[in-house]
Amino acid sequence: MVDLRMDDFRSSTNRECGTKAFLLAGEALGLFVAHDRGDLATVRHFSSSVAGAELNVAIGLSRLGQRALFLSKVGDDPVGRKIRLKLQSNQISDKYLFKLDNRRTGLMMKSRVSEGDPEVVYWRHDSAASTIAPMDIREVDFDEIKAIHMTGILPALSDSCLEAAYEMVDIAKRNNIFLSFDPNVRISLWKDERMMRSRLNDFCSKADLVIPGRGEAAFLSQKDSLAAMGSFFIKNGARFVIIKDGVKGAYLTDGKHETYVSAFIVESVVDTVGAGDGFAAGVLSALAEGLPFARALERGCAIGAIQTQSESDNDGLPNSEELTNFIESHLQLQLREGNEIEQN
Ligand SMILES: Nc1ncnc2c1ncn2[C@@H]1O[C@H](COP(=O)(O)OP(=O)(O)OP(=O)(O)O)[C@@H](O)[C@H]1O
Ligand SMILES: O=C(O)C(=O)C[C@H](O)[C@H](O)CO
Repeated sequence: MVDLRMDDFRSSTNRECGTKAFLLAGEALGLFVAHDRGDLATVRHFSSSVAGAELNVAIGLSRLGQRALFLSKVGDDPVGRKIRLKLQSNQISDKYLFKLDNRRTGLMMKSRVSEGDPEVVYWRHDSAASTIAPMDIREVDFDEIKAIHMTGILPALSDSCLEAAYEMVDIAKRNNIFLSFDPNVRISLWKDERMMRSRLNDFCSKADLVIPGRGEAAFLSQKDSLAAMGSFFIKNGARFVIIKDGVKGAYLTDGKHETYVSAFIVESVVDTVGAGDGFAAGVLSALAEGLPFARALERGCAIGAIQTQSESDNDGLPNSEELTNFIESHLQLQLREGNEIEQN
């Protein structure tokens, strides 16, 4: 396995970078998860929590000991308060969580399914977070930022959010801040599919690290093998590409080397949503600790697998001890299975 390292992503052993933070900007939503399977229209009971790709990654990073800053806007309503409490209970500063009097916080509902991805429905048009604009990004003290993780959801929310996303990219480039990008394709949030593909590919081309899911990579590149998808993003300008391959694992390339890390085996999958965000938190925290890419992918796969066992989009995200326990117990499970196969 190729032992790639990201030399310029300064490790947390470097005193200055150790105290710096990851920045995540995007929309946090109230989440209602169905208790019962079936059509959302007929479900009577839901549990309420909060969701949002960038929030999920921020929580994942913070639980693993990284400093994370989350920038967003919420309404003056219970869901906005719930999001603020969520940040506080996860040791994430709320200094960039701006409260608006004239907008509501967005909401989403998620169905419960026996297999495959659940149905997700949003109430977020004209939400508080849809008014995020470049001037909000300029509120951030970028001297305290070591890396920015962006997703393709923020640029989809509104014209001002699109501009805010480009503002973050420009600031990252000007200040030599590491930028990772998960395209998080959400067709329902865009006006037009062709425009969505071209915008998302533009963001991918500007990132140091692109982290699409396999289906997303195929859609954006119009290629069908992992190698061809990877080289598409590298040729477009990304430096590293990690393609999340669901139940199988994840693939990495820098255009010269490639490697594949297998997924962990889990007995039951409750809900796949959020696995990709958990994966990103795992990879990014490992890189920030100065670990090689192979270890970073392993950590990403472990957290992705853990996340599939939780109905919430972020409640299952592990702290370091839970992560270590999972990796140890599940590696043993794989070894035991391997041994049994050898003995047969
Ligand atoms: N059923 C599963 N069993 C074990 N590990 C899984 C499973 N599903 C996902 N994972 C792990 O989580 C990682 C991310 O999952 P996936 O490939 O579904 O990402 P994604 O498409 O970005 O997901 P989403 O956008 O729904 O959060 C995978 O690379 C894998 O390591
Ligand atoms: O789908 C979205 O817009 C969200 O941000 C909600 C979920 O938490 C997210 O998709 C998980 O990746």
